[in-house]
Amino acid sequence: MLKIAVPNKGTLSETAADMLREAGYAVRRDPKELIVADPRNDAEFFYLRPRDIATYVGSGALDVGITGRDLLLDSGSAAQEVQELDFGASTFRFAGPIGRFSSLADLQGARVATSYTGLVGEFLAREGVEVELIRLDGAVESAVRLGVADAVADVVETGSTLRKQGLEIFGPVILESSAVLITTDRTRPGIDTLGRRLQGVMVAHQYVLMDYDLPADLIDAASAVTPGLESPTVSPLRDTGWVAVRVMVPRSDTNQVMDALYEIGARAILVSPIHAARI
Ligand SMILES: Nc1ncnc2c1ncn2[C@@H]1O[C@H](COP(=O)(O)OP(=O)(O)OP(=O)(O)O)[C@@H](O)[C@H]1O
Ligand SMILES: O=P(O)(O)OC[C@H]1O[C@H](OP(=O)(O)OP(=O)(O)O)[C@H](O)[C@@H]1O
Ligand SMILES: [Mg+2]
Repeated sequence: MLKIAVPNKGTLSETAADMLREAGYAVRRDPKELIVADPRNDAEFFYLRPRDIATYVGSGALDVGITGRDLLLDSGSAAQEVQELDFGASTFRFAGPIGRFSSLADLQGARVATSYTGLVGEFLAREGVEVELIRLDGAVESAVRLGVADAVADVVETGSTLRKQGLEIFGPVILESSAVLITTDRTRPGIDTLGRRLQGVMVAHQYVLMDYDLPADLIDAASAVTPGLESPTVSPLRDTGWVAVRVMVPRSDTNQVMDALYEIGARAILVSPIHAARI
């Protein structure tokens, strides 16, 4: 039985549950449910605070979990990344009042507010900069205005929270984060399957299936535009001067690829979604 930790709240929770549902696992219907049994998949899901997930997985109490890379590193847990998941992307940065700091060295001796003291403390120790870390639970951008800190270190997605508080980022990127699958033992039965299923969900989101008809002598030009993951499937048509091509195309390129194929001479270009994939 694989015991899996899933974020119960916060930015990562909804997408994590959606991915698991699409990957064929049981998910909770009631947000108050904390444990969901999934006997069909020989799995059990534990809904936990994202910040605590690395601790549970690192201790060996749970086999595998979904959390943020920044939360994993902040926790100091023994758990490690199995694979990156394509959501929850953010950057971890320093920020201060506009014009006040320009480089990391300017932070020497300053008070820095953050919810991620483990992550930030380790980064600064590596860089040889000494600061006073002020640990806050959230809304750390307010700490400067309220005089509790001189600078902050926090998750930045769009940057709009910082800007509204009159802050600007400075210094190096502390971390590029995203949601990740973590474990202490990748050999545990079921982890490979979970990883492959989640990978399949990501592929189904990132790609579409494209079918088109093409004069047979244009296949090299068309293959250069749609190389596919391995190689396009080319099938004969009744009219021997033409072939049918089926290929996976990155979803974000769909219209540019259709335009380019049409220019080359492809016709009947059809696009379909991928519901599930095992690559
Ligand atoms: N805009 C964002 N704000 C906060 N966290 C984000 C954002 N985008 C991605 N994340 C990631 O989500 C994780 C933080 O989730 P967590 O649930 O702890 O905080 P939260 O979403 O801010 O919720 P809370 O209301 O409890 O503060 C981190 O891995 C972080 O990098
Ligand atoms: O760059 P942005 O797009 O503005 O997003 C980043 C902000 O969003 C999160 O705050 P959240 O709303 O989760 O509040 P919190 O600080 O209390 O966690 C995060 O802590 C940053 O403050
Ligand atoms: Mg938050």
